[in-house]
Amino acid sequence: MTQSRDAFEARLRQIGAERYHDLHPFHDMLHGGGCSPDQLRAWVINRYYYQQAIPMKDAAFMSRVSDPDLRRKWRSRIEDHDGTETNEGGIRRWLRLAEAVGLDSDYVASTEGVLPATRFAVDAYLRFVRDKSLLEAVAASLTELFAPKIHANRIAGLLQNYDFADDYALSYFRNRLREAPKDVAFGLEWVLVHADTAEKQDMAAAALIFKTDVLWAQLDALWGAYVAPGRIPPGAWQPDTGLLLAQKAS
Ligand SMILES: O=C(O)c1cc(C(=O)O)c2c(n1)C(=O)C(=O)c1cc(C(=O)O)[nH]c1-2
Repeated sequence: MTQSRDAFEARLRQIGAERYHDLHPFHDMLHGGGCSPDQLRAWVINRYYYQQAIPMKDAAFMSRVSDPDLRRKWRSRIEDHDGTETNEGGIRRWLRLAEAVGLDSDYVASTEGVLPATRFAVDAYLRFVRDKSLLEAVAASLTELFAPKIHANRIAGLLQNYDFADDYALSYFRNRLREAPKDVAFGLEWVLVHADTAEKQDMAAAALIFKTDVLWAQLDALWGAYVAPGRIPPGAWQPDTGLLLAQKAS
């Protein structure tokens, strides 16, 4: 049976409450000050792979949209990450964070050393958006409903617990707090309107679950390689590599 708008929205929010990656133990460790400098670096390197894929994902989405109004609404997402004449954009801000934790930003941008499972998970998100229905693609982006809370916790936790953290290094997250609400308000409304049968509601919910898995799998990979048991896969980043020159000398 088709759920009412409110019941369907509550179902989507429940998926976040049960499965969003804010529940992953890596985030407790990161925000609580428990990460070593190398664990911070591993997170920044791997998470960059997600960041750089987001605008490609959004471009893949837009390439399939025939409605100019929907494309106009969507395209600011690409600008938020890639930047404009007046806004340096999220990818550059992420590289600022990389330098603040002692990494060479060219190394991070090369995406060498990204964990295989991170690559597989992120690439799967790109393929999902390329191949599935527009409804599933928009629904998958709705994990961002749950992101402002984790970004606010991250800003507070990093500022409190790590010497490297300051407003400059963390500007990525502050900007997302400003940018994400307009995206999710639009995306949520679009999904609530377009998921107008029980079957489409099920497809949208499954897409959101898929996306929570994409995020969770990345943190599991990070944990296995750099926390416990600490088994770094062949070819993945090794501590003491990819560092800023100043960092190497000190
Ligand atoms: O730090 C986070 O936990 C987090 C999560 C997510 C997310 O839920 O997918 C995004 C972001 N950050 C983010 O910064 C971002 O730009 C973003 C775009 C998207 C998307 O699927 O279109 N998710 C996310």
